[in-house]
Amino acid sequence: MTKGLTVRGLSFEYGAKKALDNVSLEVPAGRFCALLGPNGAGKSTLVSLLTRLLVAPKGEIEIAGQDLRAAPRRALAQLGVVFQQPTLDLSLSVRQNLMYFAALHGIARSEIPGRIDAALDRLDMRARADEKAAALNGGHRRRMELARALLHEPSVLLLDEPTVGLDAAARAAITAHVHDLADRGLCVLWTTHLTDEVRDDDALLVLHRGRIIQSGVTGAIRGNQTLSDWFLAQTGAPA
Ligand SMILES: Nc1ncnc2c1ncn2[C@@H]1O[C@H](COP(=O)(O)OP(=O)(O)OP(=O)(O)O)[C@@H](O)[C@H]1O
Repeated sequence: MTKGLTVRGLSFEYGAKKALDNVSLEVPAGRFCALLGPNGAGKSTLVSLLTRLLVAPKGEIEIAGQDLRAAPRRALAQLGVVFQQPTLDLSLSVRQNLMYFAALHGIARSEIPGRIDAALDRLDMRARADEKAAALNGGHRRRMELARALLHEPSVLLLDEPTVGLDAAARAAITAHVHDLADRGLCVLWTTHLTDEVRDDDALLVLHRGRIIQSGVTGAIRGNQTLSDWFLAQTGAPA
């Protein structure tokens, strides 16, 4: 059974507005896939469908081999998500935020401390475990959300423009962390409109006006152009 993410023939409309049109994609385990699209391309709609905040009338989604429509609990149990907007309780400590989430996922009480320490270690955040989330800077808050998304040991990690609002150093750190997670076997889908977050050996999908218009390995498909120039030529949008 695949540990990756598969989408087939996904379409979605808001009333008369077509937001996604027959989108198909495949991201295997151990791959970092950047979904690059300008504003309004349909990235957030796709994220909402993958997380079941919206349900598509047409198309299939499989998360680690589990069909999201037929077996939503099993499918969502394999998905870790970092949403675009922060979703932390700032009055709780880092550890308390993670404990609450672990309990929501039904992780056994005896396992929770070990899982939290392991997740924080992966993100170099263990030393901050007892600080209030409010005391962390934006980059560390994002790292904490990433640690939280990994607590239930998902096979697939979905991040929706996760660097919005971060400074350059924090953006680079979080981008590097997530690449490292993919190198260790996670399937990663990272949505962005920023070309400098994408590496040449990443898988790349370009979403434009609800359709996947390009896919391949970034370095190969951009050719001799910078990714930014290539993307602009594809979509007419500055990166
Ligand atoms: N609730 C809604 N009702 C009607 N149209 C919507 C709604 N949400 C999104 N749309 C439209 O659907 C299209 C895709 O929007 P979506 O938010 O998925 O794009 P996006 O790539 O996430 O953009 P951004 O980078 O600006 O967040 C856009 O044309 C948008 O205007």
